[in-house]
Amino acid sequence: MTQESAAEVLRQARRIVVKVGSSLVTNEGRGLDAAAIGEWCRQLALLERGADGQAPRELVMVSSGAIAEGMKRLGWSKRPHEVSELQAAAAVGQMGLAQMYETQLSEQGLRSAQVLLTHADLADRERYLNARSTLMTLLRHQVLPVINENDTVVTDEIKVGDNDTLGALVANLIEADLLVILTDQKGLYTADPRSHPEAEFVHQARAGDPALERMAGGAGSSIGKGGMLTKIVAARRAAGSGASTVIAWGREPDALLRLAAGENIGTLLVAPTHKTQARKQWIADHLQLRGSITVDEGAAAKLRREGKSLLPIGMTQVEGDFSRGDVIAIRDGAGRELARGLANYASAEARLLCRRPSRDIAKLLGYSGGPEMVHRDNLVLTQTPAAADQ
Ligand SMILES: Nc1ncnc2c1ncn2[C@@H]1O[C@H](COP(=O)(O)OP(=O)(O)O)[C@@H](O)[C@H]1O
Ligand SMILES: N[C@@H](CCC(=O)OP(=O)(O)O)C(=O)O
Repeated sequence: MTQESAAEVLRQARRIVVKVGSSLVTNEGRGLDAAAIGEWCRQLALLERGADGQAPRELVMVSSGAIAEGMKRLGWSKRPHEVSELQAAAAVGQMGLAQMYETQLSEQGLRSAQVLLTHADLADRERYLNARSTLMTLLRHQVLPVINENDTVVTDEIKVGDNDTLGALVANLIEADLLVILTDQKGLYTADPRSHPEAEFVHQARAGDPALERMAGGAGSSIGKGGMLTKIVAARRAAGSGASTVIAWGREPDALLRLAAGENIGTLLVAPTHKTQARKQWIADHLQLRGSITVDEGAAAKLRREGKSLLPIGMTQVEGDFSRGDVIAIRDGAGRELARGLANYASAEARLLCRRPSRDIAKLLGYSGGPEMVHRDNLVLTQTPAAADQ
């Protein structure tokens, strides 16, 4: 990829997840770094308003530091091994973390919200959709979510474990364009620069390239959790939903503003597939379909030939039991699958909507989740043109 298109990846990112590590947030464990956090918040506010001369961005912060800050507040100099002690430290530190972000963001005129997630929230389909809709709603109301793992209620077996991974899962959840991982190094080197001063800097690579994992080592300090490896794996995971990742030094002046302006100040790991393409691939590969919708000839032709959304007016029958957000099949009158897509309405609602114009949706259901049963961005044709002509 050329320098120019790298700049495009950064500049065109509209929805951005910014992850900051414990060592940065807590000044290597010395306590919450108000100046550093204030600096990121100032930049986030400019980006959120589009005050940098570009379109406004939607921003989500994933911040580590609860355990490190809790330890500091409790006067513990050594990280405990006992899970309950770690959980207690996280509970103490999270108070300080939330308070700090709330203060700093409101000073910049930004509203913020604390969101604590667990692995189960992201693994269970229903909770996943709930978390997604909460975050999307916060973004719609221009509230900046500040996310951490809910360390006080999770044990090792059911943990996401590190916030690089959590950042990637959040990027997947909200279909972000870019994951920015701010850390205590300029980015990825060919080996850990703490032990290999001769290591060379990697400016850019393809997210998911296995060679990167061989370069990355564990955490360089006792404060950080994952080290570089979890960041590289996180970039691969984020690329699954089409998000590119950039790893950069959190104390670089104007780091977020410069990145958003297209300046690659760190290591850019570019997602090989675009996010719409990634979502369509995921839909096409889905093994478990919860139900299907049969459509009339007119709707089938619109989907097949014009790439349009499926509207309720063209639906003749609804089979199965599905929820909003499930992958369903779309069939023609002969029962042949012609497409797959994400249902915008649950099966019971879809039955009420069959053959009705979209303007009646609010009247029929008491609310409207949009005029389409399946939006074209969430729809992928699975029937070959030859099969369609048979
Ligand atoms: N190839 C590498 N390039 C850069 N840093 C590396 C590499 N391998 C290991 N590291 C280490 O990873 C550390 C960053 O990870 P970590 O301490 O977990 O930070 P954070 O708290 O920001 O997540 C660096 O300080 C560095 O010592
Ligand atoms: N949830 C933990 C963060 C764990 C973690 O991944 O830390 P880091 O490697 O510094 O991003 C906390 O707030 O202490």
